[in-house]
Amino acid sequence: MDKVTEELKKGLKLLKQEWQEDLAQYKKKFLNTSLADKKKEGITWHPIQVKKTKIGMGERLLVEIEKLDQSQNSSFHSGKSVAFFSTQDGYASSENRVNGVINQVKKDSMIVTLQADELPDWMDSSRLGVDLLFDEASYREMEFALKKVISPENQRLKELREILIGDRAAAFSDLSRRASEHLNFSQNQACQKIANAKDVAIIHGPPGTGKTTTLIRAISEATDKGLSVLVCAPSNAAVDLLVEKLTDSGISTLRLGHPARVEEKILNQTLDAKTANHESYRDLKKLRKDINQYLKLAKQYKRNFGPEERRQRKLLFDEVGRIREAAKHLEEYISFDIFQKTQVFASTLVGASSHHLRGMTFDVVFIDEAAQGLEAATWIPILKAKKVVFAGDHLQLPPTIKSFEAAKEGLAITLMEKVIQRKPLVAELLQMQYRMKAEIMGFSNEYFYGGKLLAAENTKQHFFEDESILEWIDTAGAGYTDRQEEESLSTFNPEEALFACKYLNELIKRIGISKFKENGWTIGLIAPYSAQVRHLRSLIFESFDFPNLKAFADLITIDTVDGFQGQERDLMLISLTRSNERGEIGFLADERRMNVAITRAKRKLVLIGDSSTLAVNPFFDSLLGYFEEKGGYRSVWEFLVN
Ligand SMILES: Nc1ncnc2c1ncn2[C@@H]1O[C@H](COP(=O)(O)OP(=O)(O)OP(=O)(O)O)[C@@H](O)[C@H]1O
Repeated sequence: MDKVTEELKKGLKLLKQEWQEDLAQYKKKFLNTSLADKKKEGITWHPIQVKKTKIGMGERLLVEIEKLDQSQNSSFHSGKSVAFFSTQDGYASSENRVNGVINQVKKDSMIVTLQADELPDWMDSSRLGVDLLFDEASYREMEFALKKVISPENQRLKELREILIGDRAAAFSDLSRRASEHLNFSQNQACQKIANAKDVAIIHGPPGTGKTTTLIRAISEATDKGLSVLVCAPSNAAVDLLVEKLTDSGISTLRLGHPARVEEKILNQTLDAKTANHESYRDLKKLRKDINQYLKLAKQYKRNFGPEERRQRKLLFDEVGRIREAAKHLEEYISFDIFQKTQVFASTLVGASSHHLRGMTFDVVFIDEAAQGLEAATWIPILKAKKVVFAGDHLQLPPTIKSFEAAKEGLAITLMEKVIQRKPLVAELLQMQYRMKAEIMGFSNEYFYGGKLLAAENTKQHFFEDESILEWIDTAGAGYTDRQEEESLSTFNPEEALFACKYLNELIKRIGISKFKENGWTIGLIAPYSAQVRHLRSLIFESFDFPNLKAFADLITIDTVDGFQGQERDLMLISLTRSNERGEIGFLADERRMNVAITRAKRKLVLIGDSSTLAVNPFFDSLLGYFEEKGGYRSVWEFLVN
């Protein structure tokens, strides 16, 4: 077996391991679990009641349901698949289940697109509930794609797999392109590389370097040349962001995917919406109406059944069949027409397996946030590619993996990371950074990016008057101790959380509450652990101890590092949480996660953490050294004494 096939087969094995682990974790939560426990886990809402139903885009049935027990937890998110059930006597069988996809979740209600034409009768029952489902289909598509790459049937795929992960060199032409005045030097270099690449190119975009701006420009240059383009990203949110920017740039984009998974703002770019706006849609609607009318007539013959009625009924059914055929052709024509007018197709990585794209190939497939997609998922759009362009940063968060073993064996290494390491010349690093004041960027620049980044001119204005840019407030010796939340096993540190809130409260007062409001300056509070996030949220939003902060609720975001990827805030505080005598720092040791955390701030970055626990780790030791060198080191004792 050749080396590439061997590597791909190992990838397939790891994917199956991950699939099993994911399913096992799901089953552990679900099967043999009482309704009460499922409610506690937040994977079932019960009881619920149907508040409203309506017909949405693409004539799909939407139901809005309400949670009656409002104290319940919730792990429901938009885009997830769910199943409704009833616990009422006589309805509790498995036949009485209907699936759907969540459009929107609010605190006590959600809107679901139902996979049914009408609301089943049993959904009127009083003891209705809704379960979260396991997403098996994505794994199947990933498995299918990997198998295709292992035994490629088409010549181009055979070549691409050897170029991307094998020994074959990537080819480039040497035509020169006119530089865009809207792009900086390295952004133009990246677009030049993409234009010249015959097989693959990579935009390596560190935080705040205009990766999206460059990508949109490269896509627009490709469509100007008349090339067919598919744009993908691992998550629905990332695809939606791109579609929004492409549409703003005047590029006609078709967003493929279930409308329930698409943001409200870009629903107009979906096939359903474009079909509904098509000039022939009225005819299609008329045909559908006729079908319903004939069906209704045919059903009237149910009771009295003589030969004449039978003949009449058959005629009606024949007519329905004929109209259905006509409607199908018209629908196909509408889709064909929409596809003809589309310059760019957009979907998630897994969504690229959509039947709408069956048999299609694309001159260029662009994959954004490629450093966050599992390798198997990334191959799905590449099956349709003549050339592939990755954009992302493999030095920020990798994809989330459930199986510890599979991650250790290499499942977390993305295809983009493999290519950038094996074929460094296909990548172009964006070097000009527009977000952070130079001091904030400094550590990450040296540690992760070989000192190649530059802070753009605009960042010179990124500061708060009379405030230092960097602060590490060392909690060593203060007796703060991290502990584990019993239910979630996540870590929190209540004393540190309390200190962080007090400190932030004072800081905002010092800079000037009115200035924050006037300038719309934003504030972020990061904690690496969800338990610490919950703790901080409850201190700020639910207690009355910090009225200044509470009054700022719409300017303050409190979240984990993962929740902040891709975002920025003017002022950023990080509660590092870990403080123990064992020097245990858990997943804080993941440097790429920390890279994301320390590169979100524009004007000021404050770290709150225990040096005696953290600096045992070489990364934190260097980071602390950097803060000291910049005059940003302070001890918590300075604040406790006052
Ligand atoms: N050539 C440029 N000249 C001036 N400003 C630019 C340039 N390129 C990007 N920017 C600005 O930098 C900011 C970040 O740009 P963009 O959203 O494209 O970055 P990104 O790299 O995708 O961000 P992220 O860190 O989220 O990945 C935006 O405010 C954008 O206007």
